[in-house]
Amino acid sequence: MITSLNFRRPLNICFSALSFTLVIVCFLITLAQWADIKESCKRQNRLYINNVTLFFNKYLSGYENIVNEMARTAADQHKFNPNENDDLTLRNWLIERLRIMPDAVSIIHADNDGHFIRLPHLESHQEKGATWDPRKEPWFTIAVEDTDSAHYSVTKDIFTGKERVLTISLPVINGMDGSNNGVLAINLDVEKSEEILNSTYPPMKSRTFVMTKDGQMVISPGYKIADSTLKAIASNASAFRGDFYRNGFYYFYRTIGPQEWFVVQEVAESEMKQLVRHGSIKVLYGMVLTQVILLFCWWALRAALNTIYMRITNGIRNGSIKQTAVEELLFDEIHSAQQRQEKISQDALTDGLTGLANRRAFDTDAEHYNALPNTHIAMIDIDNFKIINDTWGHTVGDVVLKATAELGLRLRGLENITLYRYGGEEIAVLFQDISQEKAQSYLEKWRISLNTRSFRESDLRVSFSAGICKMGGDSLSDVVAKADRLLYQAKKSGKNRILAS
Ligand SMILES: Nc1nc2c(ncn2[C@@H]2O[C@H](COP(=O)(O)OP(=O)(O)OP(=O)(O)O)[C@@H](O)[C@H]2O)c(=O)[nH]1
Repeated sequence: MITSLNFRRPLNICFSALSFTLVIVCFLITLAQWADIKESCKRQNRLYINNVTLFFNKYLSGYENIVNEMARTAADQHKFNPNENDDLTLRNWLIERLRIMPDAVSIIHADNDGHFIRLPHLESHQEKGATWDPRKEPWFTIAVEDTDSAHYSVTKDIFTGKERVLTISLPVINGMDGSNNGVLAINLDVEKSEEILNSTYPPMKSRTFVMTKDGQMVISPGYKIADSTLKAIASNASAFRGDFYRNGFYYFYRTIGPQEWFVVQEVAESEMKQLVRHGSIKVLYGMVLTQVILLFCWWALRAALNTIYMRITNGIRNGSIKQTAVEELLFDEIHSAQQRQEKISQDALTDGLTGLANRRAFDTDAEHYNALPNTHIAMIDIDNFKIINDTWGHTVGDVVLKATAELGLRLRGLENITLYRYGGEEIAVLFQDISQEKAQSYLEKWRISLNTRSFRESDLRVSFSAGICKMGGDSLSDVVAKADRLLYQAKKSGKNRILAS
Protein backbone atom coordinates (compact mmCIF):
# COMPACT_ATOMS: atom_id res chain seq x y z
CA MET A 1 0.00 0.00 0.00
CA ILE A 2 1.31 3.42 -0.90
CA THR A 3 1.20 5.60 2.18
CA SER A 4 3.19 8.67 1.19
CA LEU A 5 3.93 10.61 -1.97
CA ASN A 6 7.66 10.28 -1.99
CA PHE A 7 8.34 12.58 -4.92
CA ARG A 8 7.48 15.62 -2.74
CA ARG A 9 10.60 15.42 -0.65
CA PRO A 10 13.16 15.52 -3.51
CA LEU A 11 11.05 18.16 -5.23
CA ASN A 12 11.02 20.34 -2.09
CA ILE A 13 14.75 19.89 -1.59
CA CYS A 14 15.38 20.73 -5.24
CA PHE A 15 13.21 23.84 -5.03
CA SER A 16 14.79 25.02 -1.76
CA ALA A 17 18.30 24.55 -3.15
CA LEU A 18 17.38 26.41 -6.32
CA SER A 19 15.74 29.28 -4.39
CA PHE A 20 18.65 29.55 -2.00
CA THR A 21 21.18 29.60 -4.86
CA LEU A 22 19.11 32.19 -6.68
CA VAL A 23 18.91 34.45 -3.63
CA ILE A 24 22.67 34.21 -3.07
CA VAL A 25 23.46 34.84 -6.75
CA CYS A 26 21.06 37.79 -6.90
CA PHE A 27 22.48 39.22 -3.70
CA LEU A 28 26.00 39.03 -5.11
CA ILE A 29 24.88 40.48 -8.44
CA THR A 30 23.09 43.34 -6.65
CA LEU A 31 26.20 44.01 -4.57
CA ALA A 32 28.42 44.05 -7.65
CA GLN A 33 25.84 46.14 -9.50
CA TRP A 34 25.70 48.58 -6.59
CA ALA A 35 29.48 49.09 -6.64
CA ASP A 36 29.48 49.30 -10.46
CA ILE A 37 26.73 51.90 -10.64
CA LYS A 38 28.36 53.97 -7.90
CA GLU A 39 31.68 53.88 -9.74
CA SER A 40 29.93 54.72 -13.01
CA CYS A 41 28.27 57.77 -11.34
CA LYS A 42 31.67 58.93 -10.11
CA ARG A 43 33.16 58.42 -13.57
CA GLN A 44 30.43 60.53 -15.13
CA ASN A 45 31.09 63.34 -12.63
CA ARG A 46 34.84 63.21 -13.26
CA LEU A 47 34.16 63.44 -16.98
CA TYR A 48 31.84 66.37 -16.41
CA ILE A 49 34.42 68.22 -14.30
CA ASN A 50 37.05 67.58 -16.99
CA ASN A 51 34.80 69.05 -19.66
CA VAL A 52 33.92 72.11 -17.56
CA THR A 53 37.62 72.65 -16.79
CA LEU A 54 38.53 72.29 -20.44
CA PHE A 55 35.92 74.85 -21.37
CA PHE A 56 36.99 77.37 -18.69
CA ASN A 57 40.64 76.92 -19.55
CA LYS A 58 39.86 77.75 -23.16
CA TYR A 59 37.68 80.68 -22.08
CA LEU A 60 40.30 82.16 -19.77
CA SER A 61 43.31 81.40 -21.98
CA GLY A 62 41.56 83.28 -24.83
CA TYR A 63 41.52 86.38 -22.62
CA GLU A 64 44.99 85.65 -21.28
CA ASN A 65 46.39 85.63 -24.83
CA ILE A 66 44.92 89.05 -25.51
CA VAL A 67 46.31 90.40 -22.22
CA ASN A 68 49.68 88.95 -23.21
CA GLU A 69 49.60 90.66 -26.58
CA MET A 70 48.53 93.95 -24.97
CA ALA A 71 51.30 93.77 -22.37
CA ARG A 72 53.95 93.16 -25.05
CA THR A 73 52.68 95.98 -27.21
CA ALA A 74 52.40 98.35 -24.24
CA ALA A 75 55.99 97.52 -23.22
CA ASP A 76 57.58 97.69 -26.66
CA GLN A 77 55.79 100.52 -28.41
CA HIS A 78 54.59 102.91 -25.77
CA LYS A 79 56.30 104.73 -23.02
CA PHE A 80 53.80 104.95 -20.25
CA ASN A 81 52.69 108.55 -19.69
CA PRO A 82 50.48 109.45 -16.79
CA ASN A 83 49.08 112.34 -18.74
CA GLU A 84 46.33 110.59 -20.57
CA ASN A 85 46.20 113.02 -23.43
CA ASP A 86 49.87 112.42 -24.24
CA ASP A 87 49.33 108.75 -24.99
CA LEU A 88 46.20 108.70 -27.07
CA THR A 89 47.56 106.09 -29.46
CA LEU A 90 48.00 103.55 -26.68
CA ARG A 91 44.57 104.29 -25.28
CA ASN A 92 42.89 103.94 -28.65
CA TRP A 93 44.69 100.70 -29.28
CA LEU A 94 43.66 99.33 -25.88
CA ILE A 95 40.06 100.37 -26.47
CA GLU A 96 40.17 98.41 -29.73
CA ARG A 97 41.28 95.30 -27.76
CA LEU A 98 38.51 95.85 -25.18
CA ARG A 99 35.96 95.74 -27.96
CA ILE A 100 36.99 92.25 -29.03
CA MET A 101 36.64 90.90 -25.46
CA PRO A 102 32.88 90.59 -24.87
CA ASP A 103 33.10 89.64 -21.19
CA ALA A 104 35.86 92.13 -20.28
CA VAL A 105 34.53 95.14 -18.39
CA SER A 106 37.78 97.12 -18.22
CA ILE A 107 41.54 97.28 -18.92
CA ILE A 108 43.99 98.76 -16.41
CA HIS A 109 47.53 99.65 -17.31
CA ALA A 110 49.55 100.68 -14.20
CA ASP A 111 53.24 101.53 -13.86
CA ASN A 112 55.55 100.94 -10.94
CA ASP A 113 55.09 104.54 -9.74
CA GLY A 114 51.39 104.10 -9.21
CA HIS A 115 50.29 105.87 -12.41
CA PHE A 116 47.55 104.10 -14.32
CA ILE A 117 45.21 104.20 -17.25
CA ARG A 118 41.75 102.68 -16.79
CA LEU A 119 39.71 102.02 -19.92
CA PRO A 120 36.98 102.68 -20.71
CA HIS A 121 37.52 106.09 -19.23
CA LEU A 122 34.65 107.46 -17.13
CA GLU A 123 34.22 110.98 -15.85
CA SER A 124 34.18 109.72 -12.29
CA HIS A 125 37.66 108.24 -12.79
CA GLN A 126 39.36 111.45 -11.98
CA GLU A 127 37.78 111.60 -8.59
CA LYS A 128 38.02 107.88 -7.74
CA GLY A 129 41.46 107.40 -9.24
CA ALA A 130 42.91 110.24 -7.24
CA THR A 131 42.93 108.16 -4.10
CA TRP A 132 43.42 104.73 -5.68
CA ASP A 133 46.87 103.19 -5.76
CA PRO A 134 46.99 100.13 -8.10
CA ARG A 135 50.24 98.99 -6.48
CA LYS A 136 48.25 97.99 -3.39
CA GLU A 137 46.04 95.59 -5.38
CA PRO A 138 47.01 91.91 -5.06
CA TRP A 139 46.91 91.40 -8.83
CA PHE A 140 49.58 94.13 -9.17
CA THR A 141 52.07 92.94 -6.58
CA ILE A 142 51.84 89.28 -7.54
CA ALA A 143 51.98 89.99 -11.27
CA VAL A 144 55.07 92.16 -10.81
CA GLU A 145 56.80 89.54 -8.70
CA ASP A 146 55.68 86.72 -10.90
CA THR A 147 57.81 87.50 -13.99
CA ASP A 148 55.85 86.96 -17.23
CA SER A 149 53.10 84.46 -16.40
CA ALA A 150 49.46 85.56 -16.16
CA HIS A 151 47.93 85.91 -12.74
CA TYR A 152 44.24 85.27 -11.93
CA SER A 153 42.49 86.95 -9.00
CA VAL A 154 39.12 88.09 -7.76
CA THR A 155 39.00 91.79 -6.96
CA LYS A 156 36.68 94.69 -6.45
CA ASP A 157 36.24 97.23 -9.23
CA ILE A 158 36.22 100.59 -7.46
CA PHE A 159 35.41 102.47 -10.63
CA THR A 160 32.08 100.70 -11.31
CA GLY A 161 31.43 99.61 -7.77
CA LYS A 162 31.28 95.91 -8.77
CA GLU A 163 32.07 93.85 -5.70
CA ARG A 164 33.68 90.95 -7.62
CA VAL A 165 35.48 90.91 -10.96
CA LEU A 166 37.86 88.30 -12.37
CA THR A 167 41.19 89.92 -12.97
CA ILE A 168 43.83 88.53 -15.33
CA SER A 169 47.08 90.49 -14.91
CA LEU A 170 50.53 90.34 -16.50
CA PRO A 171 53.76 92.31 -15.87
CA VAL A 172 54.71 94.69 -18.66
CA ILE A 173 58.32 93.75 -19.50
CA ASN A 174 60.30 95.90 -21.88
CA GLY A 175 61.55 93.73 -24.72
CA MET A 176 64.69 95.84 -25.25
CA ASP A 177 66.21 95.98 -21.78
CA GLY A 178 64.02 93.53 -19.83
CA SER A 179 62.93 96.18 -17.38
CA ASN A 180 59.60 95.84 -15.62
CA ASN A 181 57.39 98.78 -16.53
CA GLY A 182 54.32 97.86 -14.48
CA VAL A 183 51.25 95.62 -14.91
CA LEU A 184 48.50 95.26 -17.47
CA ALA A 185 45.23 93.77 -16.28
CA ILE A 186 41.74 93.07 -17.57
CA ASN A 187 38.63 92.68 -15.43
CA LEU A 188 36.08 90.09 -16.54
CA ASP A 189 32.43 90.24 -15.57
CA VAL A 190 32.04 87.46 -12.99
CA GLU A 191 28.28 87.27 -13.62
CA LYS A 192 28.96 86.20 -17.21
CA SER A 193 31.16 83.37 -15.91
CA GLU A 194 28.42 82.37 -13.48
CA GLU A 195 25.95 82.25 -16.36
CA ILE A 196 28.31 80.01 -18.32
CA LEU A 197 28.76 77.71 -15.32
CA ASN A 198 25.04 77.51 -14.66
CA SER A 199 24.31 76.62 -18.27
CA THR A 200 26.34 73.37 -18.07
CA TYR A 201 24.53 70.05 -17.70
CA PRO A 202 25.94 67.93 -14.89
CA PRO A 203 25.13 64.17 -15.06
CA MET A 204 23.21 64.39 -11.78
CA LYS A 205 21.74 66.97 -9.44
CA SER A 206 24.75 68.87 -8.08
CA ARG A 207 26.30 72.33 -7.79
CA THR A 208 29.40 73.45 -9.61
CA PHE A 209 31.58 76.41 -8.69
CA VAL A 210 35.09 77.78 -9.03
CA MET A 211 37.17 78.58 -5.97
CA THR A 212 40.74 79.52 -5.21
CA LYS A 213 43.19 77.05 -3.72
CA ASP A 214 42.96 78.87 -0.40
CA GLY A 215 39.18 78.60 -0.15
CA GLN A 216 37.88 81.86 -1.73
CA MET A 217 34.78 81.66 -3.92
CA VAL A 218 35.53 82.78 -7.51
CA ILE A 219 32.49 81.76 -9.54
CA SER A 220 29.64 80.78 -7.30
CA PRO A 221 26.85 78.31 -8.23
CA GLY A 222 24.25 81.02 -7.64
CA TYR A 223 23.94 80.65 -3.90
CA LYS A 224 26.24 80.95 -0.96
CA ILE A 225 28.49 78.16 0.23
CA ALA A 226 29.75 78.44 3.78
CA ASP A 227 33.32 79.68 4.16
CA SER A 228 34.12 76.74 6.43
CA THR A 229 33.04 74.34 3.66
CA LEU A 230 35.24 76.15 1.14
CA LYS A 231 38.19 75.99 3.51
CA ALA A 232 37.59 72.26 4.09
CA ILE A 233 37.40 71.61 0.34
CA ALA A 234 40.63 73.56 -0.15
CA SER A 235 42.43 71.48 2.45
CA ASN A 236 41.16 68.17 0.95
CA ALA A 237 41.80 69.03 -2.70
CA SER A 238 45.51 68.48 -2.62
CA ALA A 239 46.10 67.03 -6.09
CA PHE A 240 45.84 68.40 -9.60
CA ARG A 241 42.50 66.62 -9.88
CA GLY A 242 40.55 64.09 -7.81
CA ASP A 243 37.54 63.47 -5.64
CA PHE A 244 36.79 62.91 -2.00
CA TYR A 245 33.91 62.42 0.39
CA ARG A 246 33.16 64.80 3.25
CA ASN A 247 30.17 65.22 5.56
CA GLY A 248 27.51 63.65 3.32
CA PHE A 249 28.86 65.12 0.07
CA TYR A 250 31.07 63.89 -2.73
CA TYR A 251 33.43 66.49 -4.19
CA PHE A 252 35.00 66.23 -7.66
CA TYR A 253 37.62 68.85 -8.52
CA ARG A 254 40.19 69.84 -11.09
CA THR A 255 42.52 72.86 -11.32
CA ILE A 256 42.12 75.50 -14.00
CA GLY A 257 44.18 78.44 -15.23
CA PRO A 258 47.68 78.64 -13.79
CA GLN A 259 46.58 76.02 -11.19
CA GLU A 260 45.48 78.56 -8.60
CA TRP A 261 41.79 77.85 -8.98
CA PHE A 262 39.63 74.74 -8.77
CA VAL A 263 36.45 73.83 -10.57
CA VAL A 264 34.50 71.91 -7.93
CA GLN A 265 31.35 69.82 -8.25
CA GLU A 266 29.47 69.02 -5.06
CA VAL A 267 27.09 65.99 -5.14
CA ALA A 268 24.95 65.07 -2.14
CA GLU A 269 25.45 61.47 -0.99
CA SER A 270 21.65 61.02 -0.90
CA GLU A 271 21.47 61.96 -4.58
CA MET A 272 24.18 59.46 -5.51
CA LYS A 273 22.52 56.75 -3.38
CA GLN A 274 19.19 57.36 -5.02
CA LEU A 275 20.69 56.89 -8.49
CA VAL A 276 22.55 53.75 -7.41
CA ARG A 277 19.42 52.39 -5.76
CA HIS A 278 17.43 53.14 -8.89
CA GLY A 279 19.92 51.18 -11.03
CA SER A 280 20.20 48.25 -8.64
CA ILE A 281 16.49 47.91 -7.95
CA LYS A 282 15.97 46.34 -11.41
CA VAL A 283 18.11 43.39 -10.41
CA LEU A 284 16.12 43.03 -7.20
CA TYR A 285 12.83 43.16 -9.13
CA GLY A 286 14.21 40.51 -11.48
CA MET A 287 15.15 38.36 -8.52
CA VAL A 288 11.73 38.65 -6.89
CA LEU A 289 10.00 37.91 -10.19
CA THR A 290 12.18 34.87 -10.79
CA GLN A 291 11.43 33.64 -7.28
CA VAL A 292 7.70 34.04 -7.86
CA ILE A 293 7.92 32.18 -11.20
CA LEU A 294 9.99 29.46 -9.56
CA LEU A 295 7.47 29.17 -6.74
CA PHE A 296 4.62 28.91 -9.21
CA CYS A 297 6.46 26.24 -11.26
CA TRP A 298 7.20 24.30 -8.12
CA TRP A 299 3.58 24.47 -7.01
CA ALA A 300 2.27 23.51 -10.47
CA LEU A 301 4.72 20.62 -10.79
CA ARG A 302 3.87 19.34 -7.34
CA ALA A 303 0.13 19.52 -8.04
CA ALA A 304 0.51 17.81 -11.44
CA LEU A 305 2.71 15.04 -10.06
CA ASN A 306 0.36 14.61 -7.12
CA THR A 307 -2.65 14.15 -9.40
CA ILE A 308 -0.86 11.73 -11.69
CA TYR A 309 0.50 9.79 -8.78
CA MET A 310 -2.93 9.52 -7.14
CA ARG A 311 -4.60 8.40 -10.37
CA ILE A 312 -1.97 5.78 -10.98
CA THR A 313 -2.27 4.57 -7.41
CA ASN A 314 -6.07 4.37 -7.63
CA GLY A 315 -5.83 2.70 -11.00
CA ILE A 316 -3.53 0.05 -9.63
CA ARG A 317 -5.73 -0.45 -6.55
CA ASN A 318 -9.08 -0.60 -8.36
CA GLY A 319 -7.94 -1.92 -11.69
CA SER A 320 -9.92 0.90 -13.28
CA ILE A 321 -7.75 3.41 -14.96
CA LYS A 322 -9.26 6.62 -16.17
CA GLN A 323 -7.11 7.06 -19.18
CA THR A 324 -6.11 10.63 -19.58
CA ALA A 325 -3.02 12.38 -20.74
CA VAL A 326 0.17 11.25 -19.04
CA GLU A 327 -1.17 8.24 -17.18
CA GLU A 328 -2.86 6.97 -20.34
CA LEU A 329 0.48 7.05 -22.12
CA LEU A 330 2.15 5.52 -19.12
CA PHE A 331 -0.29 2.62 -18.94
CA ASP A 332 -0.32 2.13 -22.69
CA GLU A 333 3.43 1.95 -22.60
CA ILE A 334 3.45 -0.54 -19.73
CA HIS A 335 0.73 -2.62 -21.37
CA SER A 336 2.33 -2.72 -24.81
CA ALA A 337 5.72 -3.46 -23.26
CA GLN A 338 4.14 -6.42 -21.48
CA GLN A 339 2.52 -7.58 -24.69
CA ARG A 340 5.78 -7.24 -26.58
CA GLN A 341 7.55 -9.23 -23.92
CA GLU A 342 4.90 -11.94 -23.99
CA LYS A 343 5.05 -12.12 -27.77
CA ILE A 344 8.83 -12.42 -27.76
CA SER A 345 8.64 -15.24 -25.20
CA GLN A 346 5.83 -16.91 -27.12
CA ASP A 347 7.65 -16.60 -30.44
CA ALA A 348 10.68 -18.22 -28.90
CA LEU A 349 8.56 -21.27 -28.03
CA THR A 350 6.20 -21.44 -31.04
CA ASP A 351 6.61 -23.00 -34.44
CA GLY A 352 6.08 -20.43 -37.16
CA LEU A 353 4.43 -22.70 -39.75
CA THR A 354 1.97 -24.73 -37.71
CA GLY A 355 1.46 -22.45 -34.67
CA LEU A 356 2.19 -25.43 -32.43
CA ALA A 357 4.68 -25.23 -29.55
CA ASN A 358 8.18 -25.87 -30.88
CA ARG A 359 10.91 -28.35 -30.10
CA ARG A 360 12.47 -26.07 -27.43
CA ALA A 361 9.12 -25.89 -25.60
CA PHE A 362 8.79 -29.67 -25.89
CA ASP A 363 12.21 -30.26 -24.31
CA THR A 364 11.30 -28.10 -21.33
CA ASP A 365 7.74 -29.36 -20.89
CA ALA A 366 8.52 -33.03 -21.48
CA GLU A 367 11.13 -33.05 -18.74
CA HIS A 368 8.52 -31.59 -16.43
CA TYR A 369 5.77 -34.00 -17.57
CA ASN A 370 8.06 -37.00 -17.17
CA ALA A 371 8.27 -36.19 -13.47
CA LEU A 372 4.46 -35.96 -13.07
CA PRO A 373 2.12 -38.89 -12.48
CA ASN A 374 -0.41 -39.94 -15.11
CA THR A 375 1.26 -38.42 -18.15
CA HIS A 376 1.57 -39.86 -21.67
CA ILE A 377 3.54 -39.10 -24.75
CA ALA A 378 2.67 -39.71 -28.38
CA MET A 379 4.93 -39.35 -31.41
CA ILE A 380 3.12 -38.76 -34.71
CA ASP A 381 4.58 -38.82 -38.21
CA ILE A 382 2.73 -37.98 -41.43
CA ASP A 383 2.82 -40.90 -43.80
CA ASN A 384 4.58 -40.66 -47.15
CA PHE A 385 5.24 -36.99 -46.72
CA LYS A 386 8.16 -37.07 -49.11
CA ILE A 387 5.86 -38.36 -51.84
CA ILE A 388 3.35 -35.60 -51.07
CA ASN A 389 6.12 -33.04 -51.39
CA ASP A 390 7.46 -34.62 -54.53
CA THR A 391 4.02 -34.97 -56.11
CA TRP A 392 2.31 -31.69 -55.22
CA GLY A 393 5.25 -29.56 -54.15
CA HIS A 394 6.43 -28.17 -50.83
CA THR A 395 3.67 -25.60 -50.61
CA VAL A 396 1.09 -28.34 -50.56
CA GLY A 397 3.34 -30.18 -48.11
CA ASP A 398 3.16 -27.14 -45.85
CA VAL A 399 -0.62 -26.99 -46.21
CA VAL A 400 -0.82 -30.63 -45.20
CA LEU A 401 1.41 -29.98 -42.17
CA LYS A 402 -0.74 -27.02 -41.11
CA ALA A 403 -3.99 -28.90 -41.69
CA THR A 404 -2.74 -31.82 -39.58
CA ALA A 405 -1.78 -29.46 -36.74
CA GLU A 406 -5.08 -27.56 -36.94
CA LEU A 407 -7.08 -30.76 -36.74
CA GLY A 408 -5.07 -31.91 -33.72
CA LEU A 409 -5.63 -28.60 -31.93
CA ARG A 410 -9.32 -28.47 -32.76
CA LEU A 411 -10.03 -32.01 -31.59
CA ARG A 412 -8.23 -31.82 -28.22
CA GLY A 413 -11.04 -29.68 -26.69
CA LEU A 414 -10.35 -28.28 -23.26
CA GLU A 415 -8.34 -31.21 -22.12
CA ASN A 416 -4.73 -31.11 -20.96
CA ILE A 417 -3.26 -32.03 -24.29
CA THR A 418 -0.30 -30.09 -25.71
CA LEU A 419 0.92 -30.43 -29.28
CA TYR A 420 4.52 -29.80 -30.37
CA ARG A 421 6.16 -29.75 -33.77
CA TYR A 422 8.95 -32.13 -32.93
CA GLY A 423 10.78 -31.70 -36.24
CA GLY A 424 10.04 -31.99 -39.98
CA GLU A 425 6.64 -33.67 -40.36
CA GLU A 426 6.79 -35.21 -36.88
CA ILE A 427 4.45 -34.02 -34.09
CA ALA A 428 4.80 -34.85 -30.38
CA VAL A 429 1.79 -34.85 -28.00
CA LEU A 430 1.93 -34.65 -24.19
CA PHE A 431 -1.06 -35.71 -22.12
CA GLN A 432 -1.55 -34.83 -18.48
CA ASP A 433 -4.13 -36.42 -16.19
CA ILE A 434 -5.66 -38.25 -19.12
CA SER A 435 -5.95 -41.98 -19.28
CA GLN A 436 -4.17 -43.83 -22.06
CA GLU A 437 -7.51 -44.94 -23.50
CA LYS A 438 -8.73 -41.41 -23.72
CA ALA A 439 -5.45 -40.26 -25.20
CA GLN A 440 -5.58 -43.07 -27.74
CA SER A 441 -9.16 -42.31 -28.59
CA TYR A 442 -8.22 -38.64 -29.20
CA LEU A 443 -5.40 -39.70 -31.50
CA GLU A 444 -7.71 -42.09 -33.30
CA LYS A 445 -10.28 -39.40 -33.88
CA TRP A 446 -7.54 -37.16 -35.22
CA ARG A 447 -6.13 -39.87 -37.51
CA ILE A 448 -9.52 -40.67 -39.01
CA SER A 449 -10.43 -37.02 -39.44
CA LEU A 450 -7.18 -36.36 -41.27
CA ASN A 451 -7.51 -39.46 -43.38
CA THR A 452 -11.02 -38.49 -44.45
CA ARG A 453 -10.24 -34.82 -44.94
CA SER A 454 -10.31 -33.66 -48.51
CA PHE A 455 -7.84 -31.18 -49.94
CA ARG A 456 -7.96 -28.98 -52.98
CA GLU A 457 -5.82 -31.60 -54.68
CA SER A 458 -8.66 -34.07 -55.21
CA ASP A 459 -6.61 -37.27 -55.12
CA LEU A 460 -4.55 -36.22 -52.12
CA ARG A 461 -5.10 -38.47 -49.13
CA VAL A 462 -3.22 -37.83 -45.91
CA SER A 463 -2.70 -40.09 -42.93
CA PHE A 464 -0.34 -40.38 -40.02
CA SER A 465 1.10 -43.12 -37.87
CA ALA A 466 1.65 -42.79 -34.14
CA GLY A 467 3.10 -44.49 -31.09
CA ILE A 468 1.86 -43.75 -27.58
CA CYS A 469 3.26 -44.78 -24.20
CA LYS A 470 3.18 -43.80 -20.57
CA MET A 471 5.70 -41.30 -19.25
CA GLY A 472 7.68 -41.44 -16.00
CA GLY A 473 9.82 -44.23 -14.57
CA ASP A 474 12.45 -44.00 -17.33
CA SER A 475 14.49 -41.01 -18.45
CA LEU A 476 12.91 -38.69 -20.98
CA SER A 477 15.14 -39.88 -23.81
CA ASP A 478 14.13 -43.48 -23.09
CA VAL A 479 10.46 -42.53 -23.01
CA VAL A 480 10.78 -40.64 -26.30
CA ALA A 481 12.70 -43.53 -27.82
CA LYS A 482 9.95 -45.92 -26.72
CA ALA A 483 7.25 -43.81 -28.36
CA ASP A 484 9.44 -43.53 -31.46
CA ARG A 485 9.82 -47.32 -31.59
CA LEU A 486 6.04 -47.78 -31.46
CA LEU A 487 5.70 -45.20 -34.24
CA TYR A 488 8.28 -47.07 -36.31
CA GLN A 489 6.39 -50.28 -35.77
CA ALA A 490 3.16 -48.57 -36.83
CA LYS A 491 4.90 -47.47 -40.03
CA LYS A 492 6.31 -50.92 -40.58
CA SER A 493 2.99 -52.60 -40.09
CA GLY A 494 1.28 -50.58 -42.85
CA LYS A 495 1.06 -46.95 -41.65
CA ASN A 496 -2.13 -45.01 -40.88
CA ARG A 497 -2.39 -46.55 -37.43
CA ILE A 498 -1.63 -45.98 -33.76
CA LEU A 499 0.32 -48.38 -31.59
CA ALA A 500 0.34 -48.21 -27.81
CA SER A 501 2.67 -49.93 -25.36
N1 LIG B 1 6.80 -29.29 -47.27
C1 LIG B 1 7.57 -29.54 -46.20
N2 LIG B 1 8.30 -30.66 -46.21
C2 LIG B 1 9.04 -30.98 -45.12
C3 LIG B 1 9.09 -30.13 -44.00
N3 LIG B 1 9.91 -30.71 -43.07
C4 LIG B 1 10.37 -31.87 -43.62
N4 LIG B 1 9.84 -32.06 -44.86
C5 LIG B 1 10.01 -33.15 -45.78
O1 LIG B 1 9.40 -34.29 -45.24
C6 LIG B 1 9.98 -35.42 -45.88
C7 LIG B 1 10.15 -36.52 -44.92
O2 LIG B 1 10.44 -37.66 -45.60
P1 LIG B 1 10.83 -39.00 -44.93
O3 LIG B 1 11.55 -38.77 -43.69
O4 LIG B 1 11.45 -39.85 -45.97
O5 LIG B 1 9.46 -39.63 -44.54
P2 LIG B 1 8.17 -40.02 -45.40
O6 LIG B 1 8.29 -39.67 -46.82
O7 LIG B 1 7.02 -39.38 -44.69
O8 LIG B 1 8.08 -41.55 -45.28
P3 LIG B 1 7.50 -42.35 -44.08
O9 LIG B 1 7.83 -41.64 -42.83
O10 LIG B 1 8.12 -43.66 -44.12
O11 LIG B 1 6.04 -42.38 -44.31
C8 LIG B 1 11.29 -34.97 -46.48
O12 LIG B 1 11.20 -34.95 -47.91
C9 LIG B 1 11.43 -33.51 -45.97
O13 LIG B 1 12.02 -32.72 -46.95
C10 LIG B 1 8.33 -28.94 -44.04
O14 LIG B 1 8.30 -28.15 -43.12
N5 LIG B 1 7.59 -28.67 -45.13
